[in-house]
Amino acid sequence: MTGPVVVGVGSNIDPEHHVATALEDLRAQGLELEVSPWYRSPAIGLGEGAGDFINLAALFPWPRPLADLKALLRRVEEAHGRTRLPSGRWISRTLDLDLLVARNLIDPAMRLPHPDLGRFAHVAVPVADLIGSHTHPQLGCTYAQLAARLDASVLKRIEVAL
Ligand SMILES: Nc1ncnc2c1ncn2[C@@H]1O[C@H](COP(=O)(O)OP(=O)(O)OP(=O)(O)O)[C@@H](O)[C@H]1O
Ligand SMILES: Nc1nc2c(c(=O)[nH]1)N=C(CO)CN2
Repeated sequence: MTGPVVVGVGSNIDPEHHVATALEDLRAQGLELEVSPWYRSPAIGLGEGAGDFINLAALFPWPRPLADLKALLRRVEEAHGRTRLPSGRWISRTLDLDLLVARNLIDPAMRLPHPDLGRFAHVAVPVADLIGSHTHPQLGCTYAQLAARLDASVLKRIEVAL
């Protein structure tokens, strides 16, 4: 599949470091990233004591199969020491890289467009910053309209000196 993709980036363990270096890692692969603003928000669903997340989204052209991109994202997560529990239980993470949108593709098995776009402002808002005027291929609304339905009051935009 050729075309633009959007990847969500999140971290709640040393998040400034992991998010900044994850973007460097992706750029080092030759990817020309357009990056949304960065947002800080309390961790959802990880219990008391979990650190705040930083979330953002990155848009870039991907000319190869999506399976190759998924594998690349997984490798970068692992290089950042991302751990997963065998139970699949949600835990704090050094780095989460999620493929959220791939052009107009609808593929439920690949979770495209990603269902979290309709659930969480920390996912939908940075995507809307990048492709807000594009139409969600399943829902028929724009990504900006989708983000506007969610409570974004918990998101604090943070200034980054790059
Ligand atoms: N705290 C949470 N509350 C609600 N849903 C959650 C929470 N944490 C994770 N999920 C859901 O579970 C999915 C997978 O969780 P997680 O990100 O921990 O796994 P993963 O190994 O990174 O999987 P993938 O990379 O395929 O998304 C998330 O995309 C989200 O839809
Ligand atoms: N604020 C915020 N909370 C979360 C996030 C995230 O990216 N941001 N990711 C999770 C697991 O995917 C669980 N909770």
